[in-house]
Amino acid sequence: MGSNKPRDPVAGPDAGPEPPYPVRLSGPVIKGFGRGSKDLGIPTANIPADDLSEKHPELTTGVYYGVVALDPKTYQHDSSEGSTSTAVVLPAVLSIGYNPFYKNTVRSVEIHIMPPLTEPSPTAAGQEGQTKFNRLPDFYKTRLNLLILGYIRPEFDYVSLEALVEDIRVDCEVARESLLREAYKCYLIDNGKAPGKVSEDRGWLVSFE
Ligand SMILES: Cc1cc2nc3c(=O)[nH]c(=O)nc-3n(C[C@H](O)[C@H](O)[C@H](O)COP(=O)(O)O)c2cc1C
Ligand SMILES: Nc1ncnc2c1ncn2[C@@H]1O[C@H](COP(=O)(O)OP(=O)(O)O)[C@@H](O)[C@H]1O
Ligand SMILES: [Mg+2]
Repeated sequence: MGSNKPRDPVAGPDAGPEPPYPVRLSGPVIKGFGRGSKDLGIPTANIPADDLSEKHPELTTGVYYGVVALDPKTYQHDSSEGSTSTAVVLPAVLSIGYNPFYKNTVRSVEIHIMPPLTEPSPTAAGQEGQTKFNRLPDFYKTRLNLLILGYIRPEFDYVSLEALVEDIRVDCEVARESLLREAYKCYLIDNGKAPGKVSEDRGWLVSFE
């Protein structure tokens, strides 16, 4: 069951991602079980998990935070102009595992994309019962690149759907606060001053051939 302990406001070292992070994942957005939006009110973009154990044995089941980019050839963000524009990088929180609350038999990778950190958080505390999670126009089949920057917690089973939703709400806040730190913000906002390795990872993130 989900633990009752108070949650830490951030996850991972302040100095920036430590090995094995950042971990690069990529794939087309596929259909899941259709529960994210319908049951939870939390859409999650699912990408294939078939070769995960082979390619990324370091990724244990659990909840992580990171940054994502969607292929601008097939996904047009509000602020992008024309199909040749660079991909927009957005904060994300994700789960890798069997969703113990639903007892899935196959592992899934499910990514919830959050609004830019410059916008107010829709999942901030004090709005329980009326939290509205971020929702974009559907982008099934679009290629998604993801840099996992840190680990938040293991997956749990829950006594109720409400308890699961509340923990995911807190995950969004933990991811947000974690990414607001300088050593992580540079993956989201290109200020031209990021260390070489960060620019390299960011370059990979926004490249779609
Ligand atoms: C940040 C985050 C944390 C999650 N944590 C859990 C968890 O601890 N236990 C669980 O059973 N499912 C967890 N989930 C998965 C949800 O149950 C899942 O997104 C939902 O079943 C939707 O699945 P679908 O994409 O197949 O429709 C989490 C999802 C996200 C985005
Ligand atoms: N903020 C968001 N994060 C992730 N996916 C989103 C978001 N907003 C809309 N979507 C869309 O919703 C879909 C996921 O909804 P979901 O109910 O989890 O369905 P499925 O079970 O097919 O994954 C994504 O594939 C994407 O097209
Ligand atoms: Mg989903």
